[in-house]
Amino acid sequence: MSSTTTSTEATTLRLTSPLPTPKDLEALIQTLHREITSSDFSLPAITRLLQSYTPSQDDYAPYAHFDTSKPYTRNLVDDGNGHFNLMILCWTQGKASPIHDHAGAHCLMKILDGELCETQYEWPKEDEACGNSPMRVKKQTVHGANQVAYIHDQIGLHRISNPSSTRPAISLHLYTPPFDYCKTFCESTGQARTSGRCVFYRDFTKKNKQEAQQFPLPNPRAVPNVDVAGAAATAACGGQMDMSLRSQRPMFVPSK
Ligand SMILES: N[C@@H](CS(=O)O)C(=O)O
Ligand SMILES: [Fe+2]
Repeated sequence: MSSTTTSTEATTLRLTSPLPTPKDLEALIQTLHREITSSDFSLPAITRLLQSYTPSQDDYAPYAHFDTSKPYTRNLVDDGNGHFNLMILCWTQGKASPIHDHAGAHCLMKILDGELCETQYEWPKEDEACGNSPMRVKKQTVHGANQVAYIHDQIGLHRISNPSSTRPAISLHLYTPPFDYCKTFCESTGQARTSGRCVFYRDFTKKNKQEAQQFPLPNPRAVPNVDVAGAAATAACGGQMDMSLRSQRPMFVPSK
């Protein structure tokens, strides 16, 4: 009998074999590196992998950098060698992201702490592109600790909000392929615009220790790679865009 495994068999094996339960965030990252090396990866297996990860505060605290002046703070945990971005997002009480797409990427979100409400919307129809029809809600789900949610542009658009007025929330996001820009939408008119460059803070203590030692920083846990002041630019149609500025100058310019 031939021992050759065809690529179809290999894919099937990957679809059916559960990945080992990660003992910590580092183990999760290692498995993601092994499993996501192209667009040909097993979404069910990766979803189960994220579900099986039991977060501990020790694991994610180094990345849980909050800028409470913003609706939410994006922190890069790992850049997946260019194949994915793993991020920890910290959600200010009562705040929300704008309605947005995901630039064709798969997006998995696991709640690490608190709860997050996801409102999914339908894409505006082509004849609504001029932007005069309110956006249609498809569904609304409150995700509790440890739950994993998935969205892709083929499913629709979404907005995430922290429904609590007192408690921050923290989530782990996996995007593959990584993306720098997405579209945001005005809820009342459906009008779309391109976001500024999606930015994030980087954790220098874990990933770039030497660099952090060379450049001591006021906050040893995380530093923004830009001045994010411009990130609070208020979107033209309500909500604030918090995905902006990876370059040295503000790039988020509301369309009107
Ligand atoms: N996709 C958003 C977070 S969320 O609102 O889903 C981001 O990457 O900033
Ligand atoms: Fe999103």
